[in-house]
Amino acid sequence: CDLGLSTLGPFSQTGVVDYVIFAVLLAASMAIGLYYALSGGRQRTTQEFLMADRSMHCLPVSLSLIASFQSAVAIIGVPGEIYTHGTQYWFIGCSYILGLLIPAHVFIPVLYRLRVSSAYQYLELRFSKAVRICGTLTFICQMVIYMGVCVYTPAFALNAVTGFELWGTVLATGLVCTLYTTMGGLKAVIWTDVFQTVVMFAGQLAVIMVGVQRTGGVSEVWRKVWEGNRISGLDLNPDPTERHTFWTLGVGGIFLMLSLYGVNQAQVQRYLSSRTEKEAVRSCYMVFPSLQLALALSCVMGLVMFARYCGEDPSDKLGTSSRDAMVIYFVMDMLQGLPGLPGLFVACLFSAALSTISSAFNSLATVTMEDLIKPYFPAMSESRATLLSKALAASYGLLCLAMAYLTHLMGDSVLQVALKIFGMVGGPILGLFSLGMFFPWANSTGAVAGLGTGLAVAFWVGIGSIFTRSSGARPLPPDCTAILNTTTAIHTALINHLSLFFSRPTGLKRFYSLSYMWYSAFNCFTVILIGLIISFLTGPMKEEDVTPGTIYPLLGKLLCFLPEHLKKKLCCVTPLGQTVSKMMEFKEQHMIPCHRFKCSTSL
Ligand SMILES: O=C(O)CCCC[C@@H]1SC[C@@H]2NC(=O)N[C@@H]21
Ligand code: NA
Repeated sequence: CDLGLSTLGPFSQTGVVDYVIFAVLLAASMAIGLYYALSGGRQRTTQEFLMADRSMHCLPVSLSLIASFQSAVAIIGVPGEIYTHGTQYWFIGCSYILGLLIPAHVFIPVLYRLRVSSAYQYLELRFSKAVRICGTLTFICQMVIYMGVCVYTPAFALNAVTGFELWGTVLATGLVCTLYTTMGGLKAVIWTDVFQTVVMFAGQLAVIMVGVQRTGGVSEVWRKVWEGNRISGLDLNPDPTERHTFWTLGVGGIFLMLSLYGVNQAQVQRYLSSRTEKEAVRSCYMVFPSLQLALALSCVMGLVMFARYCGEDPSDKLGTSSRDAMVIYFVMDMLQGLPGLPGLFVACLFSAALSTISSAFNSLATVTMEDLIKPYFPAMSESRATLLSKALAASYGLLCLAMAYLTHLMGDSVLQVALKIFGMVGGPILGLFSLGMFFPWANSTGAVAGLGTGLAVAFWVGIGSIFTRSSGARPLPPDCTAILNTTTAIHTALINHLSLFFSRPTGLKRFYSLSYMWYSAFNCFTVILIGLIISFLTGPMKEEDVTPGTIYPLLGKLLCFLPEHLKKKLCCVTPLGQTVSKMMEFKEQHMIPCHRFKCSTSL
């Protein structure tokens, strides 16, 4: 386990070719943005700028779906997680099955048939304008904070290890991204996502191959990893305060995935930009293999890194105790002296960041336009609306740079910060949509009360957990050589267990120690529970008052084995299929303007 690494000067080991590769990435992204600014409808309408003319094929959409929530945070944070705690995190892959099937067969059909541009228009159709505004503002908060983390992560990590200029990088990334997003709209964002996802996979693959080869081959890596007990078994511990177990990752992770791939505007916009509903469902299915590959690459990278350093803590050489910076240290150590590869990895890091930030910019501009501006300026001309959308994308870009600085102050591992944001903010939004889609009795008062309570509780737990510094994040013993002898191993395990048992938090502290992987599920259920209670207290909605097409007949689907007449009596909710005719007559009765329901034959 040698750590005789020379401290890496600012890219001193790598030649001009690495800068060239990094510059090529930025230039290629700009070129795609420029191409879509000058081709097609030349981004003159919001339908094109924000919805890509609803003409996209499932392949680019699926790669863009992954790129949106696979950023430098995963590429840097996951290897650091595996290095410190073992491969338990890999079980999050089990959550991708239901985490993608439910969006494909529940959220996409409902949202696609309503032909909305913003996911939050659903909330107005189902509840009221007030609920829509609350949903939109919550989403904006979530994405602005998350964007800050995504811009900051690669720049900070590179600066920590290679002395790479920190704020210059943040500025370059933010500006390039703002430019091509503002010029080329969703089409440019989707196609740059495709290009950047390929670069992301290539960079990680290169590091793994060179790393394995330099650490003595696959068998040597496996031996060291096995002896360093980094291969975690199936941990079925039901304790919800245990940070990572099969339950927190495999089940808690489902709710995290639903909040991202089911109701997050960035993803919903991609589903809605597909040419048909079938294409949208297909793109959701196609996400599964690529997401598993992305997860596998980042986990294997962590294992190779462990085999190389055997759990040693080089933070003294690094000058920072952050595991995230260590990943860059490892990469630069592996790739130094191989011209072009450090540049490829830097390009991979920024590709991951750019593809996420551009998706965030574009979705933020969309919801601001569709939910906060258009309803109050219905007479605004297309050209002005598109111009305003571009101005919004640019202003969000600058706001995200400010958020990057805020991340500087957070201190936690970036992966934990990102996952906590999704749990604390994404969870309540998932609860709001679930309340609307699965519970016909829910009304607007209940929805607003539920969301408010959910967010309050989420921040209470989230902030509380920072102060209690829950004991969950206990790193594994670093020993890499063969375990001295079994008695020592058992003795160590026993001490760990007993100390945990005696120090087990009780009452409120236990509440604060809830694993952050349960935040999404916990907050989602809080919103639904409070939402239903308030709805029943203030007079539940009747079936006929609910806008057709906004309810997913959950009961009907679950009881699908029952004979039709029994089902009708039981759940008295019209199956999704018959909703169209009801939508038409509802439109007639309530004289809802035609554009709302796209009442043309296309339905
Ligand atoms: O990479 C990021 O920016 C955020 C960290 C990963 C977010 C979640 S984890 C489960 C799902 N799989 C992904 O690739 N991203 C999301
Ligand atoms: Na990304």
